[in-house]
Amino acid sequence: MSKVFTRDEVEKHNKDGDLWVVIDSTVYDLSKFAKLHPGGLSVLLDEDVAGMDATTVFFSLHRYEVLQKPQYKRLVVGHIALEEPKIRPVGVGELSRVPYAESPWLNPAFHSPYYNDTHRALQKEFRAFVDTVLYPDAQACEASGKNASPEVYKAMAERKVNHMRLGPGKHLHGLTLMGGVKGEEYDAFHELIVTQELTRMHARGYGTGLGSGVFLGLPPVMNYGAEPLRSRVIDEVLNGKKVMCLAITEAFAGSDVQGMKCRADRQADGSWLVNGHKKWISAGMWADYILLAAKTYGGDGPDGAVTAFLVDRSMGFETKAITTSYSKAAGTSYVTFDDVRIPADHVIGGEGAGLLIIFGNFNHERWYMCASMARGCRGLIEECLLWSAQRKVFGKPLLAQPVIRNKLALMISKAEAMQTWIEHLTFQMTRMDHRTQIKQLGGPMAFCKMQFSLWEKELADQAVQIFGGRAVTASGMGRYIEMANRTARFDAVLGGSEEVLGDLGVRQLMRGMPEDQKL
Ligand code: HEM
Repeated sequence: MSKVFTRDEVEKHNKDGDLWVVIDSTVYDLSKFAKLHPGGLSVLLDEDVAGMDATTVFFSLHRYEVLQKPQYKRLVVGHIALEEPKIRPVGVGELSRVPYAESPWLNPAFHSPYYNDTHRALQKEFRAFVDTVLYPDAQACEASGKNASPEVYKAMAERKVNHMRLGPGKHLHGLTLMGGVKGEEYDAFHELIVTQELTRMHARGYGTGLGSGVFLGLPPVMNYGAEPLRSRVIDEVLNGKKVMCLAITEAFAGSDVQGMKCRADRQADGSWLVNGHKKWISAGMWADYILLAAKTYGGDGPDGAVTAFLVDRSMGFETKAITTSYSKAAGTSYVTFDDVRIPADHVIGGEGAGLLIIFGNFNHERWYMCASMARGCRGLIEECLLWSAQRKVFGKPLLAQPVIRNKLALMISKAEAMQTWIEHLTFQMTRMDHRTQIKQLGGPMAFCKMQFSLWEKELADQAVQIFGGRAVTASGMGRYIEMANRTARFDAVLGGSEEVLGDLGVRQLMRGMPEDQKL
C-alpha cells in the first residue's frame, strides 16, 4: 500500500541526494534520478520545485505519459494525506473529454444520420486495439525507422484489420469483425471509422508502411488477378504473411502517370522482361510483392500501353531506402528492375489495362487520405486545447490570450467542415456502385483532397505557432505537432498534388457544362 505523507514532511527532502517532489498529490523520490534527469539537476533543485508541489511546472514541460512509464512509476514513494489525484488520464479505448477533440458523431449529445450501433461497437473496440497494440509499436518504430513488429502483423490478421481496410465487399462475408460487426453489414462508414482511428497512432510514416500496400496494391489483384495466384496473394497479404506495395511513380513521372519509362518487353516464351525504376515507393523496403505499372512492348496490345504486373521479390528487383523528412518507418524506397523476368500469368487485368486499374484505385486512395487528414486535424485540436489550457505565459494560461483563441477558432471550424465533408462523400459511397463512384466522385474527391491538404497545412502551421519551439523537436511536449507539421506536406503531394487535383476537378466539370444555358 502506498505511504501517506503531509506536505510538511515532503518539504524536508529538498536538496541534492535527498530530493522529493509532489506531482498531482503523488510523492516522487528523485534523489537518485535527479542526476539522470534529461532536464538536468539544477531545475529540480529550484526552491519552487525541491520538496514542493511541482504539478504546474511538471505539466508545462512533460506529457502525462512520462509518469506512466514503468521506469518513472518506480520513483513513486507515496501520496499526500487526504488528497486525491485530480488528473484523470484518458483510459484505454475511451473518448477524449476535450471539446472538439472527437468527431461530432461521437458526442452523445449530437445526432447523426450515418452511424448506427454497429459503427459505435466497432469504434470502441478498434480504439482500444489502437491504444494497446498499435500505438506502442508505432511509436517504437517511428523512433527506430523499422517496419511494424511481427506481433502487430499477427494481431492485425487475427482481428481482420487488413480485411477491413480494403473496404466493404465479399472478402468480408462470413466474418465476424471487431465489435461483433458482421462482414455483410460492414459499410463505408465502418471503413471511415477504421481509417480515422488509425490516425490516433500519431505515426504517419508507420501507418503508411503498415497499410498502404494493402489498400493500394491488393485491390487490383483482387479485382483483376487470375487464379490461383489471386487467392494465394490475397490470403498472404490480408493475413500479414506477406507485405505488398504499389509502384507507379518514377523520377520521370509523378502525377503525370503516363510519363513513366519503366518498360516490360514480351519474350518468346510469353514472359516479360522488365527494366527501369520506381521512386518514392512506400513500404517498398519491406515488400514481398510489388503491384507494378510498366509500359509494355512487343505484346498483343499497342506498344507503350501501361500494364499492371504482380512482381515477387524472388524475381530479383532491388530496393534502396530513400531518406525523406516523412519517416523511415514508411519504408520509402527506390526500386530498380534490371532484366527482371515476370511470368505471363502475373499480368493483372490484361495487357494495356494498367491505366484503368490505376485510375480506378485513385478515388479510394484519395478518400482514405481525406479521412485520415480530417481525423489528424482533430488530434491537433486536442493537443492545442490541452496545451493552451495548461501552459501559462505572463501569468495566465495561453487560452486567456485572444490571439490564441482566434487561432483555435479557425482550426476548429476547419476540422468541423472536414468531417462533415468526408461523411457526405462516404455516404455517396454507400449508395453508388463502384462504376458510378468512378464517374461521379472523381471530381468531388479531387476537390476534397486538394482542400483538405491546404487546411491540414494551415492547422499544422497554427499548431506550431501555439506550441512554439516545442513543435520543432521530435521528442517531448510538442512531438505530435512536430510529426504533423513535418508530414502534412506529403498529403499535399501524394495521391495527386493539390494543383493537379484542383485542375482535374475543374476539367471534369467542364465536360458537363451545358451549352443551352447562358448568363
Ligand atoms: C517524476 C518527475 C520527473 C520525471 C520522471 C521527469 C522526466 C523527464 C523526461 C523523461 C524528460 C525528457 C523530455 C520528455 O520526455 O518529456 C524531462 C525533461 C525536462 N524536465 Fe523533467 N521529469 C520530472 C520532473 C521534473 C520537474 C519537477 C521539473 C521542474 C522544473 C522538470 C524539468 C524538466 C525540464 C526543464 C526538462 C527539459 C524540457 C525540454 O527539453 O523542453 N522535470 N524530464
